[in-house]
Amino acid sequence: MSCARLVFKRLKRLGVYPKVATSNIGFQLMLYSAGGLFYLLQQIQNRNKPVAPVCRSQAKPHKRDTSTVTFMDVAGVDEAKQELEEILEFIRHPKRFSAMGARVPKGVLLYGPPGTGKTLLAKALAGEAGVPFLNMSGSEFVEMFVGVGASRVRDLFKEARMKTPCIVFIDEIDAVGRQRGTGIGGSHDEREQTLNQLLVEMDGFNAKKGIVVIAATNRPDVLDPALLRPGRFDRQIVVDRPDLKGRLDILQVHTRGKPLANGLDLMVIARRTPGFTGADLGNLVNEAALLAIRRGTKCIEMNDMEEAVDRVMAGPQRKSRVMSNKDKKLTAYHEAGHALVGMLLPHTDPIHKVSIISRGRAGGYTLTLPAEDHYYQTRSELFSQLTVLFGGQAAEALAFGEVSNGGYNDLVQATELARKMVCEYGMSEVLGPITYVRRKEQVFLGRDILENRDCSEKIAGTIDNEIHRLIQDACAKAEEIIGANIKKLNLIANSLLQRETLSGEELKNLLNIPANQ
Ligand SMILES: Nc1ncnc2c1ncn2[C@@H]1O[C@H](COP(=O)(O)OP(=O)(O)OP(=O)(O)O)[C@@H](O)[C@H]1O
Ligand SMILES: [Zn+2]
Repeated sequence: MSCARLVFKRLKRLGVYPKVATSNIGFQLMLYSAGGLFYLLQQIQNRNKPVAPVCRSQAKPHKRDTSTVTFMDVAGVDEAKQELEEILEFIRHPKRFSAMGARVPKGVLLYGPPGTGKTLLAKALAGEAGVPFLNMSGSEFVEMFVGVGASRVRDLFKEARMKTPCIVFIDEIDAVGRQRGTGIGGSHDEREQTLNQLLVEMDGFNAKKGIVVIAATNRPDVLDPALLRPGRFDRQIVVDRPDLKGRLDILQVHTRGKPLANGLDLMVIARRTPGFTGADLGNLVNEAALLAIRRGTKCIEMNDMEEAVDRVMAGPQRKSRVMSNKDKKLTAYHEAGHALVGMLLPHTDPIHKVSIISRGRAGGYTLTLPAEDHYYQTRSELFSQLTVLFGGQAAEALAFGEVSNGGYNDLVQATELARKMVCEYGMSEVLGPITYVRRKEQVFLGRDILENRDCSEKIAGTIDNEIHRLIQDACAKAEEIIGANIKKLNLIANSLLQRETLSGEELKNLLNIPANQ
């Protein structure tokens, strides 16, 4: 048997689709990295990529299928499932509803972060009901030429009317459904015409005939209020990141039918993955299966899962990346700085791992993991998080007398966090409990931040001062901790140079901190 076929057979046995996980740093957990230079290079590369010529076809077929997905394939979003079950009931027994004179929603809006299973839920509804699933993305409606989007909407609903009962799914509805009059997302007239056509279609059909329109978005805040009026998308369902039990359920769904080693405890993995979405967890299981294949074993072991968690969080290890001794030393001190500040400061999440092996875009990384899921963070916790972000540069400054550009990513994260604390969470004593949120549509256009707050110039100046002050305080705190603990910093950095990666436990042993602290 050829090598490729052998690998394929193994892939099939482990239920794997060969796809590399992309790193996702949008988790609740923090990833402190020395990856600034890498990041910059990648940005520049992306910018220089040639833009594909725009080609446009008048008639675009709708993607349609009869879904084989069922509610069994969706986990961790129980409330959303319950809400959709009522709609399923309606599709199955419309007469029961009309006998009661009950009005059933024509449109359902699913909203929540990317990858939480919105598309999957819509497909599962169609699968359960055994009705056709007509699927189109809002971005496909938005065209440069006036009238094209509107005619696509017409075609979609025409097809739906011919196929009743059916489910029409419009993904990324914000692409077409942004508030009118903002002139964002495609040409102004075109998008408004498309949106108007959608409103006309929604008003035009009779829900009793059995067309249910489901739309999904990550940005419900930008939608035109007309879309949310009764008789349109009047049922709104949040599809959020799963909690601990939800993550366990999703892991069970994705490991179904895959060979798992005896000692593999999915609960441990669920505990280690707060902030992961369903898509991240699916990715994680797939990565673990790929790692098992690479090791040549017959089943997925705990180690594969553990490594897969790190991969999904921070990208694959790049052991082959050659680092000069100077860079290695710099990375070791930088990461040791994050780790040390994280260990010694109160109100921080426990350090899970610190490493100078580059992963994804990061030169090295320090991972923290909350002991349990938390949804709210206090000012002290956020300030500690800010301080840990400056631990890297503070250590560089102390060890080498100056900082490098390796802390770029930390600074981006820190600036954004400080801005949120001041402008969104009301955590500045000078400004008080008030929000100065940027107007989203202008941020979308990438204009300068200062122009975009709904506030006077004087307040804008105070906002800047407050952000600056927070950052300086956090920076000073990080420097103070590092300065007072030089021996410990050297100890961690040297240990990293020797062993490359240290677990939270090993760090505690190194610093003689009891395990339960
Ligand atoms: N709740 C979940 N249960 C099981 N698998 C999930 C769940 N959420 C996501 N997944 C996995 O992730 C994949 C992608 O999810 P899906 O496309 O439904 O997310 P989405 O919320 O629609 O994201 P986007 O907003 O980016 O379109 C699914 O095909 C599935 O494999
Ligand atoms: Zn860093």
